[in-house]
Amino acid sequence: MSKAFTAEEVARHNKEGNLWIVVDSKVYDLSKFAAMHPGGLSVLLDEDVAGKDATEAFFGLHRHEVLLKPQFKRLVIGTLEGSKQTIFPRQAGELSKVPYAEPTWLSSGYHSPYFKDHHRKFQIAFRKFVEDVILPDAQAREEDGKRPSQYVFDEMAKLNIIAMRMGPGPHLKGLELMGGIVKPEEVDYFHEMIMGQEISRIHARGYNDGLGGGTFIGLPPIINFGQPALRERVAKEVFAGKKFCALAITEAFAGSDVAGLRCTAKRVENGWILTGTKKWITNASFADYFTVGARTEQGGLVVLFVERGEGVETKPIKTSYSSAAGTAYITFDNVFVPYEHTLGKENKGLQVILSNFNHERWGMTTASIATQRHIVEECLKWVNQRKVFGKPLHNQAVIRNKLAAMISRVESAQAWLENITFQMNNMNYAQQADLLAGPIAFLKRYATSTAQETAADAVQIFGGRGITRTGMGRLIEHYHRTVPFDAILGGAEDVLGDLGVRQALRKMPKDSRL
Ligand code: HEM
Repeated sequence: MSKAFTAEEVARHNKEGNLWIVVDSKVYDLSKFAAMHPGGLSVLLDEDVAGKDATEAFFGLHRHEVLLKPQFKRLVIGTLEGSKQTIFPRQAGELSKVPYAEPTWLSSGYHSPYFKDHHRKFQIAFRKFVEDVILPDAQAREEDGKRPSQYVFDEMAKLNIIAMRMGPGPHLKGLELMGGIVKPEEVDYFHEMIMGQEISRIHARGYNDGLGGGTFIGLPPIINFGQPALRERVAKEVFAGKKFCALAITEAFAGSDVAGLRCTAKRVENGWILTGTKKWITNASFADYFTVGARTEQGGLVVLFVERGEGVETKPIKTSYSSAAGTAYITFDNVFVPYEHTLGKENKGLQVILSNFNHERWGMTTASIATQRHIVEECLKWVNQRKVFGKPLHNQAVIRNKLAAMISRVESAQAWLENITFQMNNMNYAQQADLLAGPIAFLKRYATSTAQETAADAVQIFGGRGITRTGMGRLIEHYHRTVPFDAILGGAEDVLGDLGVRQALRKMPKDSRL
């Protein structure tokens, strides 16, 4: 591998069956591989490629990751004498040096009032964990549609990451977090924001939801409204990565209209009989526990903790993202639920359901903004390396204009997110519910609508590659296909906008006049 070849020596290997090329100072022997090359043999036999330094041609057509695959690394037989490697991939855990690829608090030379040393240490350790442990499984499962592998949950549980993903709170007391990098009493919503933003770098939207999306929204009502014995048991099992939750509110009959639920809970001796259906329930395919909203005979709502068992059936739903998310249709057929599994009070279920929404929407928004930023990075890299009419793509003013809009959108969304997260850290639960429901609804609506604009712009910038599942534009294709999930789950954009404005109108001072 360390053998150095002169350019003349390389040039002699320029035919079918005897074919060398140079990419970024490394000499590749493609003699055998050429016939299997996905881009065909003829392109490799081109006189500007065969026996030549083909670095520019290579990076115009392939992602760097191609060279890092073991089967292609093996093709390297030495280096080109007098040349040096100039392209170094970002190592797992490292920050990107591409402008705007990181939020300002992670960008060299910039400052932030919000983040402390333990946030920074945590971010470094967490990104490395995501890229070493989660990313490889995410890419594989997003493709084959299987649920996230158990070993990933086991590794997360060892560092108490599953517990940390529920945010700050008494559930963290006494736990060693991320190998001791952060103390339970230090954990705040910025740590949770960091987790949401770092995990979204896996670019596997279905898998991301599979990796505890159901627990993130299904467990809080159990912890906050369940009886002590129930909540302790369930939290322990879930934090250990052994059991999984799903929040079962939405129905085919009622989406954002929670008051329209038709699933019924009938009081019987010692409990309830639950009957009805639920649709689009994340993680339901493999969940052990369901947090279910149902209508009582009095017409109110009740939330019940239901274990998978007799009368509970789940049927996968094929959505436009991966079935790694475990999205399913659920039928409850005369399921007996013990009375002590009631979460909160009878007929006060709406409060339990609504109590979850702000945190859920904020969590989704953190991830959505980070993925949007990653797309900006992809576009900046692409316009820089892609040549059209002999010049880099960024030579076109129309492309620079699209990038300006993309960068402005993601920067404004992140700044707003950090402000809201800071407010959450300084408000108790009741204050958050009172003062942040509107802003969080607006932020989510803004983040997901700008995400869709950025997805559309990115496809235009990448052209055909932006609608192709493999190769240079694979992240763009994935983003463009899955971006509507953020805009629908947790409340559709129009509903959220309406909610925010209504809240503002309720708070209008009676004496306000122009
Ligand atoms: C180390 C050398 C090379 C390796 C290991 C390699 C490998 C690959 C792989 C894995 C793909 C599939 C693309 C993907 O889905 O990512 C591909 C596609 C392709 N390759 Fe290469 N390649 C090499 C060099 C080259 C060179 C020097 C050219 C020169 C022009 C070339 C031209 C192409 C083309 C035209 C495609 C199809 C691209 C597309 O579908 O957009 N390859 N190559």
